[in-house]
Order: sequence, then structure tokens, then C-alpha cells
Amino acid sequence: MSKMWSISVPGSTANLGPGFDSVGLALGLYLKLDVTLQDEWQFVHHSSHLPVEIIVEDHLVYQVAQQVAQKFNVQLPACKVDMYSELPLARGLGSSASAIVAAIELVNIVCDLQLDEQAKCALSSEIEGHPDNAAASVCGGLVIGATLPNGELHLVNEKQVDAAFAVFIPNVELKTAEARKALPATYEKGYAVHASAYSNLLVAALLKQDYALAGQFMEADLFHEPFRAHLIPNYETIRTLARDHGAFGTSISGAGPTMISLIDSSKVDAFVEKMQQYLPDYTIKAAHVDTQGVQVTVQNG
Ligand SMILES: Nc1ncnc2c1ncn2[C@@H]1O[C@H](COP(=O)(O)OP(=O)(O)OP(=O)(O)O)[C@@H](O)[C@H]1O
Ligand SMILES: N[C@@H](CCO)C(=O)O
Repeated sequence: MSKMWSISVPGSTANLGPGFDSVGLALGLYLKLDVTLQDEWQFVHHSSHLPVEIIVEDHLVYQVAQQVAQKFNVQLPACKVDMYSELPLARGLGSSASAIVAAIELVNIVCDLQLDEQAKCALSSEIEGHPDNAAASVCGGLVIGATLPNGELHLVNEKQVDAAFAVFIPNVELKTAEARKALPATYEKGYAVHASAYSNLLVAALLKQDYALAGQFMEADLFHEPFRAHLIPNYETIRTLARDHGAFGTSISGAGPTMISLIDSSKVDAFVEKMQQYLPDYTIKAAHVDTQGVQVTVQNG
């Protein structure tokens, strides 16, 4: 067998309520790619979570890989890419960001670009349009990110998150582009002041590991949830059920339609079991925090 690179990328949740486009957290649900060189490009999907139809030129991983190769002016050889995924598409678990991060890593290793973590975060965030999911998939743990008007990306990455999460994944998709159309173009000053104060408290509470406070502010978003709630099946029902069964707080995961609860690690398994009884049509899972971010291993044939 020839040389094979295995790329593992965690999925992620974005926003956690009011941290809109800025707060991301890597979750222990993975996209995996096995990459070998061959004469022509080929993608083989080994999971029901990946697109059924595969047209190489339309594949997100292929498109981003070509874009990155062009940017760095390198010749990208054709690859066979075997893909495995635990991340359902268009559900708010960062599937597109993980695919973008995987494509950047593919070019990085095959063309020996020697990109560091900051460069991978900057590039993936630029392609995704915001740093929340992308930087979490690169770094692992909790990230708070913002891009300055000069294009510089600044990140704070905290790996110490000693709580667990549970995801409520409905059997419907919601494309991020659609969910973004529901948002207002502007916010009135007093409203924006409150919204950013809630976001500041969310971040401060997460960094202090005060999860009761973090959960409270996960449910206090003013930036996007009030405008997206109607797109999310069982939005209020899930928040209420989760609160009544011990969750610190529940928010839309990314652009939805998945909801995510923050909960004490010791309670998460019983919580998931209970929630699954109430919502049998959902896939409800415990999701622990990934602290490693994107990883590559090499096998020489
Ligand atoms: N592993 C993948 N391989 C190929 N295409 C993918 C892959 N993951 C995501 N995509 C593409 O990205 C689309 C989903 O992107 P979208 O931003 O709408 O959702 P998401 O990233 O899952 O959710 P969110 O950004 O809210 O967390 C899919 O419909 C597909 O076109
Ligand atoms: N912050 C993004 C995450 C999804 O890409 C949103 O809520 O639209």
C-alpha cells in the first residue's frame, strides 16, 4: 500500500446562545478522511451522513483544496479520499467547517505547506465566513474569535471545559444560508448593548467554569435566537424539558436545527436517556468536548 494520511476533524457547536459568530466549541463527533495519492481524484463516502451524490468538481473538500492550492501557488496531486462522518449535514454541528478544515489539512500535508494553527484558523474562518466553528475544529476546546477590519483574526482558546453537552438532532436539515436570512439587518443601539452584555457574561462564565451562569446566558440571546426560533422544531419544548431535567441551559447549536444543552458531566447519560423517551423521533447524544482539534496520522505502505 502507498502512503496514507488520516485526517480527523472534530465537529463543533457555534454561538452557545449570544456568542453569535464568535464563540465555538469542538465536540467529540468526527469527520475522518483517509487520503492516498492516485491518478485521478476520487471521493468514497462511507457514512450515511455524507452526501449521496458525489461529483468531484462540486465536492466542498475538493473545491476548498483547489482554492488553497491556488492561494499558495502549489500543484496539488490527485487523491483518493475515503470519508467517514459522525456529523449530519446542515444540522448546526459544523459539518461545513469540518470539511473546510479537512481540505486545508489535506493540502497542508500533501503539499507540505507547514501551516501553523493560526494560519489554519485564519484560512478556514475566511472561507467559512466566521471563526466560531472553523477555529474550534482546528484548535479543539472553546474558542472565542474575532476578525479586525484589517483582516487579522484574534482568538482565545480554552481547553479546560469540565462540563458535558447533549445534542438534540431532529430529522430535518436547515441550511445555514437559510437560517441567516431570518436575521435582521440592523439592531437598535439599546438592544445591541443588552445583547453584547449577555454575550460578555456567557463568555466570562464559561472561562470561569461557572456553568450555572453560562447556562442562564445561553438562554438569553438577543442576536439570533428570537429570529430563528420559529425555524427550529420544538424550540421551547426542548428548552423547558432540558431545564426541568437538570440542564444548566439550552441553545440552538450553530444555525440549527439541532439544540444543545450544557449539563454536568455526571448527569449527561441519564439526561440523554430521559430526553430520548420524550422525543423519540430525535437523535439525542451526549457530546463531550474535543480538546485536540484537527489531527493527522501517517501510514507508510
Ligand atoms: N463532509 C462533507 N463533504 C462534502 N460536503 C459537505 C460536508 N460537510 C458539509 N458539506 C456541505 O456543506 C453543507 C452544509 O453546510 P451548512 O453550513 O448549511 O451546515 P452545517 O455546517 O452542518 O451547520 P452549521 O454551520 O450551522 O453548524 C452540506 O449540505 C454540504 O453541501
Ligand atoms: N454563527 C453561525 C454558525 C453557523 O455557521 C450562525 O449562527 O449562522
